[in-house]
Amino acid sequence: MTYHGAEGDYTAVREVDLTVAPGRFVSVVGPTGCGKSTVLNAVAGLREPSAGQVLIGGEPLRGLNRRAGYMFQQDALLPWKTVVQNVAFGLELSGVEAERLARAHEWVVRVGLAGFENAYPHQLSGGMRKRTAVAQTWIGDPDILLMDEPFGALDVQTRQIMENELLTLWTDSGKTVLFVTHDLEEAVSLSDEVVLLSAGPGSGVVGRYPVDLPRPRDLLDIRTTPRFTELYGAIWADLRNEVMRTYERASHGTAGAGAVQDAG
Ligand SMILES: Nc1ncnc2c1ncn2[C@@H]1O[C@H](COP(=O)(O)OP(=O)(O)OP(=O)(O)O)[C@@H](O)[C@H]1O
Repeated sequence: MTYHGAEGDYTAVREVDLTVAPGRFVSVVGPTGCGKSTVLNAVAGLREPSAGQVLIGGEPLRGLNRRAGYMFQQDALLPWKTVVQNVAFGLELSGVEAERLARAHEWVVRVGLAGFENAYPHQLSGGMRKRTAVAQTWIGDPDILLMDEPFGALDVQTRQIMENELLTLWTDSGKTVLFVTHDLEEAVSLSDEVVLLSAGPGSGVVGRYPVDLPRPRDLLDIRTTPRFTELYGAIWADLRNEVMRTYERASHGTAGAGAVQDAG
């Protein structure tokens, strides 16, 4: 994926050969700026790859990925709409208004916001806004969930609660999740597999790590288990190398042709 800018072209990711089986929860980690969001945007159809292609269910993706729901770090709640109206907005704008609101109401209850249906986003805590955003994404029943640091802005406790609730929703849903995070702990605790991208530019997949922690998982406890520590340590050893390479390139200003060659 190459970006064209005033100061020249920049190839963010080059060798991303990644297949995700339906129903899997896969996290993508890597050093800052390596291209995690770029990959997610390509799968969402928000950006077309400069080379190669995205296949969804074996079919080449053209335009927006209609089978996917997208959740960003910054939620996209409309400030002038109430909780229930924001959730209903997650449904295609077709359909009878009363039916859309009834379904939205069910989702508001399901994400633990009963009683706040008529509140506006500015009246909600960060966690409550996130619950609204989760309902807004899930109400459309997408097969694929693309999540880009969805809980990054939350405090640690709220984040763990939201992660637990995400897993509860996802369990038995059959939905495929592609989850981008800076946080390796979050990646290991949630996922079936962690995918590591190399330092950019021209980054690619340098490691795939199956996570064999039993499910259902209680995320409030899982981080203290020996197997978690073992998996985390193994992935961190490789991630650390990529983080160091990113720092070295930044400090020596060598993020150029040599770096692309390395990634090849
Ligand atoms: N629209 C754009 N135009 C030019 N360069 C871009 C554009 N979007 C991203 N980039 C560059 O591409 C690289 C990858 O960006 P991307 O946001 O995908 O990385 P990331 O791994 O998600 O970053 P972070 O971990 O910091 O969130 C970065 O060097 C970024 O500066």
